Amino acid sequence: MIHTLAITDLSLRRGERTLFAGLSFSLGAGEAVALTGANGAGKTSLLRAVAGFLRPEAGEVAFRDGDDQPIEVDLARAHEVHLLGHLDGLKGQRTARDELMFQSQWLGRSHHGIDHAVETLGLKPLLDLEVRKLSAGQRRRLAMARLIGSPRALWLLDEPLSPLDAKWREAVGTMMARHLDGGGLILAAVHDPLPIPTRALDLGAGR
Ligand SMILES: Nc1ncnc2c1ncn2[C@@H]1O[C@H](COP(=O)(O)OP(=O)(O)OP(=O)(O)O)[C@@H](O)[C@H]1O
Repeated sequence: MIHTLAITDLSLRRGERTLFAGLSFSLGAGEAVALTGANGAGKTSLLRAVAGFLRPEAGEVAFRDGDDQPIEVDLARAHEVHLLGHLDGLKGQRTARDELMFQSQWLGRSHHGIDHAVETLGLKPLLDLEVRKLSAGQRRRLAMARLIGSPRALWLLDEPLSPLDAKWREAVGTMMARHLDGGGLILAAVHDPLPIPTRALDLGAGR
């Protein structure tokens, strides 16, 4: 299981622009880092680079286990990392129930895991609705089902709370705290503080 995420001397470039260079930090089991910075500073890009969807211009993303041994990067990304983007990645024509079934097949999730996610995220009244008919907050809760239904150590979250109301912000805060208590790691791009203890990492001004 991933115990440490270590970023060393990372530089990311989009088009003609270097978003940041020489970025180093590490995140350990039970810790959350709140990634802040202006619009365009590179928060989403950093999450995508950690997940392996964006190739850095320089530097390294590495994962280590509890014995401080390296975990093969592709294996770690395939089995131990969840990236939850702000676009959610849900299919509009599916019902919420079909979306959960699809997630479960794709991620190898148990029925117990689905039931737990449905309960925790209050999805029961939404199950027969098509995803395109869900509100932004309801969609986000559905997208989050994979986090608890299919446990993975590292959660990469892009503005996870932004569409949620106060009740669900609190519930998701509790979900995050439980994940950290169980030795999980969270790297979250945010504009507002998270309702859990975090270390801050600021990417600065953007443009
Ligand atoms: N596919 C792309 N091709 C070229 N440039 C891109 C692409 N995606 C993003 N960018 C640029 O990279 C920069 C960083 O974008 P990114 O989405 O990482 O910022 P962010 O910090 O997450 O911003 P926000 O707070 O607005 O979500 C922006 O200037 C953006 O225009």
